[in-house]
Amino acid sequence: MTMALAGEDDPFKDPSLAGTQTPLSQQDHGDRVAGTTLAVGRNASLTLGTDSLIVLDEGLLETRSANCCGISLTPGKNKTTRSIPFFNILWAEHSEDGEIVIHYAHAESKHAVRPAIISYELEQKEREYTDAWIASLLDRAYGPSQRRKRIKVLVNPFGGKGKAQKLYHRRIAPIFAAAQCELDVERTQYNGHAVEIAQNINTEAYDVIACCSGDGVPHEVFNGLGRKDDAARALARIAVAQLPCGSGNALSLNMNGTNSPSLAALAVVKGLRTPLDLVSITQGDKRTLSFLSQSVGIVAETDLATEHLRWMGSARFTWGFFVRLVGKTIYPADIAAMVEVDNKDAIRDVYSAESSKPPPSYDDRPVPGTETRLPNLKWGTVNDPLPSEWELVPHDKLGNFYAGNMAYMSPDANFFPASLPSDGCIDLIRIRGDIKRLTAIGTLLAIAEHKFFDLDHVDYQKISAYRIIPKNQPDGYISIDGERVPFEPFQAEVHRGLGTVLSRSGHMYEAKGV
Ligand SMILES: Nc1ncnc2c1ncn2[C@@H]1O[C@H](COP(=O)(O)OP(=O)(O)OP(=O)(O)O)[C@@H](O)[C@H]1O
Repeated sequence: MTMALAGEDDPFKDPSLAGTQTPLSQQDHGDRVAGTTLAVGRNASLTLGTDSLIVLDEGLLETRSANCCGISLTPGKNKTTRSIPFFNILWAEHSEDGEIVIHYAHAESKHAVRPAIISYELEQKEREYTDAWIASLLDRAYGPSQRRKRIKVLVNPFGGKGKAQKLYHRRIAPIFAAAQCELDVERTQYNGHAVEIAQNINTEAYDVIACCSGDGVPHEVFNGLGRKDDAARALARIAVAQLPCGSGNALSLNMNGTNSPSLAALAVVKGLRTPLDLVSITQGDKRTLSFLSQSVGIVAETDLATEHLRWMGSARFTWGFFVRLVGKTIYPADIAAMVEVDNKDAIRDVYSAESSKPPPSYDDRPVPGTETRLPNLKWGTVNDPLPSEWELVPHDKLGNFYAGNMAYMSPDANFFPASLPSDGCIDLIRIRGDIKRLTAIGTLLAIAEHKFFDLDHVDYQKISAYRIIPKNQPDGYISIDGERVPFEPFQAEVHRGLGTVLSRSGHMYEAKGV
């Protein structure tokens, strides 16, 4: 019943197809004719719509089956059609015994998907068109995203209060398998294990390292890749992804736009390679890489010194922040920075210029050679004299020093709405510690209401390097990507697009911008 469905009154007619019914196979696959619609069986068809696969099946009405050909329909609903967004299509194949089998991620709820299958027996005359039609479906389903990614999966068995293993097997692995990804799964055995795994990985053998963990394991993976003899190549070739299974899941929130393991798995399957700025931190004689944030003062202390409040769940951070804000705690330091964009209007312009670009269709960075280690430090280390271009400015009443490379720091905290994955900058927030209590409380509320960026007392700049020297405090907290480091001066330098992640857009974070 080829094309018999596109009648005037047909609810299933896709207006976007009007007048554009050029057989896809003629456009894309030589001279074999297969339209956007594939007839499957006597009373069913599959059509490539604007952004979804449209399934029309008269049989659905008759049977009202809860699981007819893999399609779940609510009994009693008079529907013979349904659409499956191309984004949810995981795979499609033409089996040897003449069936078309389509694997997709079925939305169980707003927060979870699970793999499901539609399969139909093909009529003899449709068989020859099917391969071209499947190729068109997969083109739409994947766009420029790589298919059948080769994924090294790292599972932190202690991540997310010990749930990561179960989440991987129940929610993540089935999606990867249905999408025909090549998987190599390993459990991390001890703290620092992911550094070693990444350091020893064969750069050419994997496309992705996906961490079923919080943000600690991705931090280790970036650092392990950074230690390789071909560090720059490995960081450019292997994308680091997170399947959110920890207590802090910022990487997934920013790149996948979700805290849900199964939705994140789908986002990774469909993710576009995206260059990510990485930040070299030098402290003492150590050089490490940071992908997420550095904080000195209130945020570091709230994050690291409130372990005893874990029972509070996510309220712990808000409470810890509130107590210090109201207490007008100050964290004095001297700071020198290479400022790239120094005011909020100009920052908005930078952000809009990037967000208005079309999504890139490929990763256009040159791939570094096999002997390319980490880039040299343009500004030296924290142990070198302060670069002559920099000026050390005393911040005697500093309350919050927070440098962010991504937007979301936690699900309800889009602290750095203007941040961009590869603008060569880290966004820096500074707030005085002696602001009025009422203003302080307003600041906290403003984060949730997306008004934080605009507050006058929130100093927000884009910088490419800095040095911070805490002073007048015997001890305190410094956090790099959520991990505590010694309370000593450190220096940071951004390397534009040194790392790689997978994102939905290819160039932006999944957070509301400015
Ligand atoms: N088998 C293991 N035993 C002990 N520590 C481990 C193991 N595997 C990984 N780790 C460590 O666990 C730390 C936390 O990892 P994760 O990335 O899951 O972040 P998190 O969100 O901070 O964790 P959590 O959910 O446990 O609070 C990392 O520093 C990592 O080195």
